[in-house]
Amino acid sequence: MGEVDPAFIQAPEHRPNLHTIEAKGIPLIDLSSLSKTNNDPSSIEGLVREIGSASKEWGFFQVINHGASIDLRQKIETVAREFFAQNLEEKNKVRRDGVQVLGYYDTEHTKNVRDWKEVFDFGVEDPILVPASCDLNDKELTHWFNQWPQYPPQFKELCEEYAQDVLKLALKLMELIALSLKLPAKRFDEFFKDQTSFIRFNHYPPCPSPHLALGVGRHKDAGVLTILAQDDVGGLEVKRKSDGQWVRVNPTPHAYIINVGDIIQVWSNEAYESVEHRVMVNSERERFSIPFFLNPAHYTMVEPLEELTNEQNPAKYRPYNWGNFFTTRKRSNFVKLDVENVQIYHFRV
Ligand SMILES: O=C(O)CCC(=O)C(=O)O
Ligand SMILES: [Fe+2]
Repeated sequence: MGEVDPAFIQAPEHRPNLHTIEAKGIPLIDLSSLSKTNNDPSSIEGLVREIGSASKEWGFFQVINHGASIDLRQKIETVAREFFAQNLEEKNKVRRDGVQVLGYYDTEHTKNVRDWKEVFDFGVEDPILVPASCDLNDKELTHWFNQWPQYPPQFKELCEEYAQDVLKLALKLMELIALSLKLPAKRFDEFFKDQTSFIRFNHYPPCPSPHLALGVGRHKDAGVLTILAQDDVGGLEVKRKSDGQWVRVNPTPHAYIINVGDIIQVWSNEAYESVEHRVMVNSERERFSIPFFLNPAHYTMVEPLEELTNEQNPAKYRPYNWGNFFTTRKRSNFVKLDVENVQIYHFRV
């Protein structure tokens, strides 16, 4: 990527402010009590309260002493760098297209503006099972297979090991979120049996015009929960719920950044909200990040949980099919849309 092509340029109101304030307020939650207590519910009460208020007030928090392997994370960051450092011809050998949806890609758009980044996606399950078309009446299913590069060696094995390690953390966090909503700890487990979760390696090269373009334009994550590893460069910004200001999430060594996705917003009937975020780039340093997107099975009908609704608090959303929502979103990466992409508020009562 050289000079900034017009496709990357954000509308003036969405351009980044290069002097954004740092978000001191984003809660930093220490999960070490989880490993000490053998999950005795009474001893994790404080933690559950912290997770609940962070999800409610911010929709974003960071976790430390999370139990996921630091060593594995360093290894995965190294192979991601090595993969992206190859020439385009090599990377294109695992390029994704309308049929092979997973793999390498460098022309992603968010809200129809091109993102200043390149990505590599792989499924936690291989293959991922999804509807074959965006037509709700079409019951045919299709498989999305992972595409693995030859180089660097061990890439596939490390990716698979990392996926299982972070999946454990994701499910643990879902237990804490369930408890914070006064639900049984395992309430959400059933949704992940045939999960459509995937992991993305993001590479944001230095950008000659960081005041005009974004690494990822403002968006909300459509799935359940995102577990993000960012390097030490920084650039992630979150729209603070209390005042709508963009604030920076500064890197904390070895921490994971967690954010509530649209599906938790719906399941919790808006007790928790999915928050808008975006990524700034800079002219000097490249940046790498690795989000794990926890997603349910394609056949999941997403709707407010029965236990969390009643006559005083009726369901705020009509049920929608996750597989259909997900494939419609993925398809829009290939077809530049003139209309707005599918959003959860389309199902708002
Ligand atoms: O790179 C980041 O810090 C966040 C990326 C992100 O929001 C996404 O890929 O959905
Ligand atoms: Fe995101």
